[in-house]
Order: sequence, then C-alpha cells, then structure tokens
Amino acid sequence: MHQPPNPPTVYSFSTGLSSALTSFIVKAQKESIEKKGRFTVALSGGSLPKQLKGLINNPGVRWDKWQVFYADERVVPLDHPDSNHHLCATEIFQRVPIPPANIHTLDPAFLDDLEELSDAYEKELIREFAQKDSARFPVFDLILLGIGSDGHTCSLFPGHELLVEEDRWVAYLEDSPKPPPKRITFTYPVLNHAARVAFVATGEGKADVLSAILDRPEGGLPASRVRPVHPGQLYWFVDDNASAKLQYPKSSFSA
Ligand SMILES: O=C1O[C@H](COP(=O)(O)O)[C@@H](O)[C@H](O)[C@H]1O
Repeated sequence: MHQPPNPPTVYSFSTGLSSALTSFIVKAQKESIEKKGRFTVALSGGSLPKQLKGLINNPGVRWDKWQVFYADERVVPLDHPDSNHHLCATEIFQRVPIPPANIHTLDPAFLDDLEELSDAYEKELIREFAQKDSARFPVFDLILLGIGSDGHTCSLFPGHELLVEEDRWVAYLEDSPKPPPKRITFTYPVLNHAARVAFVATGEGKADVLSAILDRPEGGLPASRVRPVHPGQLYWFVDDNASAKLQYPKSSFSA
C-alpha cells in the first residue's frame, strides 16, 4: 500500500543558515556513501550556490564520491554568466578537488537542438542511475532547489505545460518567462523520487511566495508540487526574512 508523502520539515534561521545546510549535506553524503559508495546530488542556480560555500575546505566532504547533476540549466554555453553550471563552478567546483568527470553538464554540442540536448541529458542520468538502481526514475540522494518569487522551482513555471509531464526525466522549454527563455529542467517524477529534497530560500522578497507554497499548497504553485514519494523527505532551509509571513510550523535544526 502506498504511504502518503512525508510532510515538509521547515528550518528557519536568523543566522547560520549556510553552516546548518553544510552540516545537513555532509550528513546526507556520509549516509549515502555508507549505503551505496557514492553521493548523487542535483544542484540549482540562482541564489543557491552562494549558500554552499561552507563545503569548500570542509574536511568532511568526500568530493571523489559526488556525482553532480543540474536540476535545471539555461541553454547557453557552459562558460556563459547565465549558466547554472558556470555559477556553481565559479562559487564552488573551481575551489574543490572534485573530479571533472563527476560533474554532469549539458552537452554543448547540442545547444542548437533542445530536443537532442534534453535527450542527451536524460541519457546521462540513465547512465548514472540505471546500471546501479532498479527504479523507474532516478533516486537522487539529494536535490537542492531554489524558488522564484512567482513560485517556480527548477525551470518549472506557473501554468506551464511541463507541470503535468509524467514520463520524461528531463524536459526542455523555449518560453521561460524568466530569461533566458531556453532551458532544460528535471521533471516532477525525478524531483519526487529523490531520497531528500531541500529547498533554500532567503530574503523578504520570498516571504509572500513561501507562505503561498507551504500554507496554501492547494494553490498548486510549482514548488508546492514537490512532494517526494514515501520514504523521501522534503526540507526547507530558509532565513527569518523569508519565513516572516509563514504560518506552517518550524522545526529546530540539530546537526
Ligand atoms: O532561474 C532560476 O531561478 C531559480 C530561483 O532563483 P533564485 O535566484 O531566486 O534563487 C533557481 O533555483 C533555478 O535554478 C534558476 O534556473
């Protein structure tokens, strides 16, 4: 019998969000390596990578065991300032000993063909997961997401047709309301099969939307639809500015 999804756990911080997030990630990494010998992570762009700086020079991080994907990516060259990979590389990966082969970027050979590009990224996921796991969808150890003030997450935007995609692992869009317009994105089946999903949101500009996502999930904003299937866990790491209007109960964080 299917069990309902676990309810979200919300941690709100006046200070120290980044170091709590670091402890959380390192703990998840340790558990995953003990179980499976690797740590599969998907990252977002935007404001998230700056919150991950505690991973740099952290003796607990086993970079050689990480397999990194991007939960969404803008269709631009990998060294373009709009690229989520470029952002993560600049903030983190250029400063840590992660083997380049463990970072799975979009294939720049297909930048002019979105269908080929998203197919190729899906195949990259299949290569990493299908040989090792038997699940119909990849089971990431951790997916780290951000939110936009319109409630989007990854490149899943309010009212977009990709919100009902049930089959593809990776999809593309040419009409993102936030520039740049061409993007690829994980779909809900991938997000909702992860072992853990953690959203990170900071600043008063996110306060209204955070309350809409968590206090009124029936509104169906894209971020509200991220509800990992049991036994997957959903976490929110937010600061007190972002949670200022939130009614949803907060939990206290312990490393
Ligand atoms: O366009 C995007 O936006 C979201 C949210 O960005 P933020 O700057 O408000 O944190 C981000 O999570 C996503 O990866 C990115 O492509």
